[in-house]
This record gives sequence, structure tokens and C-alpha cells, in this order.
Amino acid sequence: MSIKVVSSKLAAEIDKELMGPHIGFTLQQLMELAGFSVAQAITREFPINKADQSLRKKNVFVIAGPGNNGGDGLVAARHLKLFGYNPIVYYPKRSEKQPFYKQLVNQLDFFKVPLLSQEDNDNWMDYLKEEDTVCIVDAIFGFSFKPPMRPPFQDIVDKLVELEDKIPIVSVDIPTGWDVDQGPITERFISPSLLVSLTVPKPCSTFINKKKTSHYIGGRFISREFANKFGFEPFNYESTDQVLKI
Ligand SMILES: NC(=O)C1=CN([C@@H]2O[C@H](COP(=O)(O)OP(=O)(O)OC[C@H]3O[C@@H](n4cnc5c(N)ncnc54)[C@H](OP(=O)(O)O)[C@@H]3O)[C@@H](O)[C@H]2O)[C@@H](O)CC1
Ligand SMILES: [K+]
Repeated sequence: MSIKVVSSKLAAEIDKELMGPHIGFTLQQLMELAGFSVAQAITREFPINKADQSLRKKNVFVIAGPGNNGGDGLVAARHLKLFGYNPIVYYPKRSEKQPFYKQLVNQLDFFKVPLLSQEDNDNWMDYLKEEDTVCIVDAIFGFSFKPPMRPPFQDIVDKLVELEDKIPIVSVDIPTGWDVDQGPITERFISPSLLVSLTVPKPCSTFINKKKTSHYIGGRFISREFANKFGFEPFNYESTDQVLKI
């Protein structure tokens, strides 16, 4: 199946229109569905099963960046907790741009999800044990990332590259550090085991290593007419699913 992709510019336009005066979604609504779909994709690719010893790991280490990609990660962590996982969230740079990010953090507190912060810049790796950790969620940057990466994120990404053969990485929308349109542009780059594209895949998704990376689409919130207006066909989600493997 050939999958249509949309450029970073068009993705930003789609977002703007969905949240514009005519359609009127709020960012919180879309982020809730985006984060929920990331959590659901993880249940599909990395199920936990108490009866099977080899599937007993439960920790999911979520790294949340300062923007909406990070917000998706905060939402996904909350749903993962409800799905029976033990999420741990590392949120090194908290932006005040959207006041509701603070509410997402409060909700994590409410669900007793451990939250690391800037003070943990030197020891966040201590929370990542191969024997306990199902996967790492890369919710650092999405379609608004502009290279070069500023601290502390380059160090974090470098560590993830070292870890990815031991603990699978789940990238939300864009593998962090990749150019949204041109894919991996640096010498060392993240190669996720699972990519969850939101709404519609971005061009960088065509650079994934298909042998290693499962690719899902999530963010089930647009109509056929809307998709066609932006030049692609809607995805055939089944039943009540929020994700589709593509
Ligand atoms: N319709 C959909 O599909 C929906 C998509 N959603 C999600 O939103 C994502 C896009 O979110 P977004 O626009 O907030 O941008 P995102 O990529 O998180 O990064 C911006 C932040 O990163 C920072 N930053 C940038 N470059 C940097 C650098 N080099 N080094 C360091 N920092 C850098 C930048 O800082 P600034 O430059 O502004 O100071 C800002 O704080 C999208 O991919 C999807 O996951 C859903 O939530 C809703 C519905
Ligand atoms: K990401």
C-alpha cells in the first residue's frame, strides 16, 4: 500500500484549520486523542501479560519535550497507567506556553505517575533498566522541531541512540532529531522500533527502517472530506480502534 505523506508545512496548516474558527477543536481535545492513540499502539506492540514471565516488564519511560509533542507524551503516560503499565515521565524543560500542560502534570500526580524534572538531568538513566522497561517513549519533538537541537536534548538523544538496541524506542509523530521532511540528517540518529504518526504520516516516515520499525497511524479525528481537501485518503481504522498499523 502506498501511503500519502504531508509536509511539515501542510501538517501545521492541518493543525491550524482543525483548531480554527470553523471546526473549532481545542488543542486539549486533539492532544487527548493523540496521546490515547500512542498508548494504544504500545499495547499492540508491547503487550504486558502477567501470566507470561517474558512479558512481565511494565515500566514505560516517557521523555516529554517542551511543546505539544511533549504534551502527547504526558497524555500517553496517563493512559498507559490506566492500561496497567508503570509509566515514569522525564520532563526536563517545562514550558509555560500552554497553561494546561500544568494540568496534565497535575493529572499525572493524581495517578501517582513518577515525574522527573530538570534536576534529574544527570541521573535520568538510573530509571531505565533493561530488565524492567518495556519501551521508551520519545515525545521530545514533533513537527515544529528546527535543528540544531539545543541543550539538554542533544545529550538525551545521544543516550537514546546508545540504548535503542537494548530498549525499544517509540517515537511520537517524528523520530526526534529527524528533519520532518528530509528524515535523518545527522550522523547519529534515533531509529525507533515503533513510530506513531499522528493524523497523517510526515515525509520523514518514508526513511524508517521497515525491518526494524513498526509504523502506526493514530489521531483519529478527521473526516473523509477534510482528508481529501488536503490531498490524502482517510485511514481505514477498524471498529473503535484509535490506531492502525500501516
Ligand atoms: N493534528 C495533529 O496531528 C496534532 C498533533 N499534535 C502534536 O503536536 C506536535 C507539534 O507540536 P508543536 O507545534 O508544539 O511542536 P513540537 O514539535 O512539540 O516542538 C516545539 C517545541 O520544541 C522547541 N524546539 C524546537 N526546535 C528546537 C531545538 N532545535 N532545540 C530545542 N528546542 C526546540 C520549541 O521551542 P521554541 O523554539 O518555540 O523556543 C517548542 O517548545 C505534533 O508533532 C504532534 O505530536 C497534538 O498534540 C495535537 C494534534
Ligand atoms: K518525537
